Amino acid sequence: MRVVNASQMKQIEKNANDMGITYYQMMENAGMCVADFVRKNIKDFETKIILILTGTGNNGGDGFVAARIIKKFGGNPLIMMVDGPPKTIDAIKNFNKAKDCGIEIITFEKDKSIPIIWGSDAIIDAVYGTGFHGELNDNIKSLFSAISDSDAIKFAIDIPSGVDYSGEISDGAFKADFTIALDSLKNAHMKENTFENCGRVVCADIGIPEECHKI
Ligand SMILES: NC(=O)C1=CN([C@@H]2O[C@H](COP(=O)(O)OP(=O)(O)OC[C@H]3O[C@@H](n4cnc5c(N)ncnc54)[C@H](O)[C@@H]3O)[C@@H](O)[C@H]2O)[C@@H](O)CC1
Ligand SMILES: [K+]
Repeated sequence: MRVVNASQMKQIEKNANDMGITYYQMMENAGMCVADFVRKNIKDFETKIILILTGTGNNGGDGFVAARIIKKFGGNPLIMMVDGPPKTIDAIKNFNKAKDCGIEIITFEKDKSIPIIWGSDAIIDAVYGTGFHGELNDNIKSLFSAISDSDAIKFAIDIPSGVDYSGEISDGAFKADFTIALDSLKNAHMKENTFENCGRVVCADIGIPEECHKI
């Protein structure tokens, strides 16, 4: 199994982009892999409410794609933006596509949003990925704390939010049952102390050709 650090992953993605597999296409592939994994790991998928938590970066972009494809598969996605609207070009494009296909998109509001957590059968964490560093803010910590107490099955895209690339865990980090690592495992997935946050880690092929990994 391939394990990479932050700068190696950036280089791999750049190599793919230079070969014509655009960052936008990689995001589409990532969202597809997540939607497919979620569909296969939820019993009676079509009857379940799947809450997708999105952040402002490309991890959130993966979440917007996953929501759209979950809907295409016949599922019931609901998007909650927990850190404001998307800021990167590709995430904005996918936010618009999710909106255009009729998915409800709401904004996290402390206290008001907690009943939505209790009503969700599955939760996908697309708040922060490899771009996270530092500490989680108190609102997000309280959200993740409520999620930890819920019975929903929990998925994290790439890295659980609040765990940084190297495996440093900030207070209140997301605790997933499954983490869908994109393309390669990162150092964080290999650390014993992140097990409680990552749960079972699977690695998704997001269409990056083998030769792009020669760095
Ligand atoms: N670059 C690429 O080619 C691809 C990236 N992908 C996804 O993109 C992710 C990385 O995306 P980004 O680099 O946009 O980063 P993220 O989406 O992980 O997060 C970046 C955002 O989080 C904010 N942030 C970081 N630490 C914070 C803190 N402590 N408190 C509050 N806000 C904080 C940053 O200011 C920034 O707005 C990957 O994990 C993966 O999920 C995939 O779409 C596949 C392709
Ligand atoms: K995440």
